[in-house]
Amino acid sequence: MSTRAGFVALIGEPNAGKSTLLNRMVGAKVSIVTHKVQTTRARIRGVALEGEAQIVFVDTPGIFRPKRRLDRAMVKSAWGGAADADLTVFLIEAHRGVTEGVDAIMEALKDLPKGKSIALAINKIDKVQAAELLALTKAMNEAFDFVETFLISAEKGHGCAALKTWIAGQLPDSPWLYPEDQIADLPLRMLAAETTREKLTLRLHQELPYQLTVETEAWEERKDGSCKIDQLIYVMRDGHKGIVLGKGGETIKAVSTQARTELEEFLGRKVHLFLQVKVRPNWLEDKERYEEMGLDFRDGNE
Ligand SMILES: Nc1nc2c(ncn2[C@@H]2O[C@H](COP(=O)(O)OP(=O)(O)OP(=O)(O)O)[C@@H](O)[C@H]2O)c(=O)[nH]1
Repeated sequence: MSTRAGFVALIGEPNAGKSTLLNRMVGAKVSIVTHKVQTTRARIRGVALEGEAQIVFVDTPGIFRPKRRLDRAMVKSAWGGAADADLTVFLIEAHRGVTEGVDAIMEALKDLPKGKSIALAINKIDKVQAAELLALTKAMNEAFDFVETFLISAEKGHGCAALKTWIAGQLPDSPWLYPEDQIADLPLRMLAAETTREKLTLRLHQELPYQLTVETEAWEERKDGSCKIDQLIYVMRDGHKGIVLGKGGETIKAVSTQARTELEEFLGRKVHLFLQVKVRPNWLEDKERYEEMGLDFRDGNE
């Protein structure tokens, strides 16, 4: 049997139940909600497996504030996640119905490239009567051309399995995007890499080689409750290596301390962080690396 894989953007107003649904579908320990470090367009929030399909859920951060008119330009850039995704699932709350925020999101959805599949998931159905649900389904589908509508309760589990199976069936034939042994902590690995990159940026300012990438190579949970994180900082030239290391290694030491402190705060436990700088001249041509960072490969060639 051939494998499938793809990116799914889960969108909705704050409190719609995105994290709850994600935890149910991913069934793993992590569904990170932090918008503190925003260096990528789409943050990976979790990876779910369904049969032969690998579903990679991405976030479109910080765009849906209730009771606020959506600023077009901001929406455009922030929508990267949904525009690049193979599929978008729009989550709304059954008992709140068509709110101002829901309306605004539907307007923004209309700006997505044509041919994008967008499904509707009406969540928290445990809070309403059937008649109300029918009316809402009808109103939403009149307002927008959803490919499918699901009635779910992320908290109680109703309809979630059907939604997951359907999503898996929509994804293109493709090899899996991430190795199976990394799936559970992928969002954490990426967050850790972004944290280090952020500290490098703060420390180096304009000196920072813009073709620089940080990857978390290994993540080890230790028996004493701490975790050991190994990261590689890739630069394109030998000269860049010197900049990142700093005189006597002082830059990398400072960056490492700052990143470790922040990660310890976030994770609530002790972290051992090991950074290594490597030269990889061709990484700009490496499409996969781009995608791991949540970037579109074409961005690098502009
Ligand atoms: N009754 C009911 N409550 C739900 C359901 N799904 C989620 N909730 C509750 O709704 C609240 C918000 O859920 P979250 O999953 O945190 O929502 P979110 O969309 O991730 O919110 P943000 O992180 O703010 O974007 C929580 O208190 C959940 O327990 C549901 O199906 N039924």
